[in-house]
Amino acid sequence: MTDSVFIEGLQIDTLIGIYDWERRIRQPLVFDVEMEFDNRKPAATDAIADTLDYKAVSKRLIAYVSASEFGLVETLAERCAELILAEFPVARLRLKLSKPGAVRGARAVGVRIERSRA
Ligand SMILES: Nc1nc2c(c(=O)[nH]1)N=C([C@H](O)[C@@H](O)CO)CN2
Repeated sequence: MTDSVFIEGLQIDTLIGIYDWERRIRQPLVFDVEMEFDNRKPAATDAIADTLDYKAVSKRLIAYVSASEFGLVETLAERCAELILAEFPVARLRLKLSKPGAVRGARAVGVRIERSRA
């Protein structure tokens, strides 16, 4: 990956988890996303229309994740990666999904994935 646009520490509350008690509550998840994007054009034009708009991507993730009800963080991470690749001009991305407080003694647990358009 060369140039990129990133979103770091995006916290979203949702229904996630495999245990019965987890199906009755909402828990915070934290997303770190790095998306490959050539930033030379927006740098030359200074126009938001030429960027990969990190606010637009964040809003889309918030809408999708808050309405989701998956069991595994793996499933949610995969769906989020698919969504970004399908809806934004991104050919390759890295996504880290953290579930803070899920394991006693650990600050966070979760998954990291790297995906590109087929
Ligand atoms: N690899 C994974 N391991 C576990 C997950 C998961 O989504 N992926 N989920 C759980 C439970 O939901 C846990 O977060 C509750 O504390 C356990 N292991």
